[in-house]
Amino acid sequence: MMEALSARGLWVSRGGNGGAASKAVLKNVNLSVRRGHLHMLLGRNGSGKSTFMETVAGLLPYQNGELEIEVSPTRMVSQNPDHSIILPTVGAEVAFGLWDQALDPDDVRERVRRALSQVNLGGLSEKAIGTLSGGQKQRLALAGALVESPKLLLLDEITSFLDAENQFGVLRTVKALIDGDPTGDLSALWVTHRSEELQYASSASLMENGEIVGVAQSQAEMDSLVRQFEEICEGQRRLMTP
Ligand SMILES: Nc1ncnc2c1ncn2[C@@H]1O[C@H](COP(=O)(O)OP(=O)(O)OP(=O)(O)O)[C@@H](O)[C@H]1O
Repeated sequence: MMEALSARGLWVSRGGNGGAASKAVLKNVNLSVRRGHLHMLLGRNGSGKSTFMETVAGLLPYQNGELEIEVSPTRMVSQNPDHSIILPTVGAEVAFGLWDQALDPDDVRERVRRALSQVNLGGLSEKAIGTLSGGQKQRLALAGALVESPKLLLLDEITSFLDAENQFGVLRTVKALIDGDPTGDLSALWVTHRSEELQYASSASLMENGEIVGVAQSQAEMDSLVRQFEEICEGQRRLMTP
């Protein structure tokens, strides 16, 4: 199987506990992430990107269609690292992901060291989390996922709260992780509303109003997907302007 993740004809409703007030938020979504790809899911706020991510992560049920995740483990990193970080120091936070694996302490230390160096936080194991910058915290959250040797990373707008320098720093780190993975099997689904990030994507999908309205299978097709997105945003701005 070439795919890490494949959704076909996926329908997801939210709200109203499935009753009369629930509404279809994802409508017939087809989306595949190939192994070894950094696949970006681009869309405006409210288009349904997070709903798709939560469904893939198994946090939301789907009502129709098929969802196959062909690799494991899968690890998710969310927008705000402050929501997931719980321990006082960098090293302890990363090691937390391994607590249930009955590893010996040297092994844990080595894995934590490796995960931190993969995100350019090497040597900061003893640092207090309160002293980290926003960009460092998001890298730490990424290390917390990487320490578990995931095959699929689910990254939900992880650059939202970062300035441009850190935004591209984190993005380049993820790209380098995928390109440098010795098995060639590490993949990521990267959710974003920032079209400038697509220059780093291997492939991308455009979501609008809960539907996939465009796909780019390579960088060569990325410009026209970005233009399509900009036209959607422009159309929306015209609608909102009296
Ligand atoms: N808990 C919920 N209950 C009911 N409806 C919801 C819930 N969460 C989201 N929705 C609705 O689902 C739709 C898609 O939201 P979703 O958060 O998936 O979009 P998004 O593209 O990720 O947007 P954002 O970038 O703002 O997070 C929106 O219309 C939203 O109002």
